[in-house]
Amino acid sequence: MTAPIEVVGAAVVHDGLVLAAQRGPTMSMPGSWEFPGGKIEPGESPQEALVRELREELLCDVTVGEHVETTSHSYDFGIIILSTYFAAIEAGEPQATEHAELRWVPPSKLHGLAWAPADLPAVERVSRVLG
Ligand SMILES: Nc1nc2c([nH]c(=O)n2[C@H]2C[C@H](O)[C@@H](COP(=O)(O)OP(=O)(O)OP(=O)(O)O)O2)c(=O)[nH]1
Repeated sequence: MTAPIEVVGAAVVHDGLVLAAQRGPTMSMPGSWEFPGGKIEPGESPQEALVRELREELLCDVTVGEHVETTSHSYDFGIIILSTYFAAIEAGEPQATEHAELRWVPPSKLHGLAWAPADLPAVERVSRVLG
């Protein structure tokens, strides 16, 4: 058994809309929508990992807010433990450097996207909290 992979994702909220990111063709699970983020590196807190990942993949700085959900999901490649946090943009405009598309979505419409399965509890909670 390989160890679970710890991943963080950010529900970035701006003007009442939530940022959803579609995984690109070179990523695993291409075409799935997710909260931008990635794997936590050794020694990092979830918040530090999120700030680093969003700087790398969206080229913007965020402030990490409240915890949304932590869930685990078993994929064919392993178990992901996904922790999601609300976040706000501090500087810069999100740019899709790795993702196929970035989309600002009203909370009530989030469920209409084809999310990565691990994200569904967080999507549900974000919609409920903001809706
Ligand atoms: N970032 C992110 N990954 C997610 C979410 N939901 C979900 O199942 N995942 C999965 C997809 C990947 O298998 C894994 C995250 O890996 P990643 O490829 O985004 O992370 P990374 O940038 O650190 O990876 P790497 O290519 O640098 O190794 O978690 C989500 O909402 N956000």
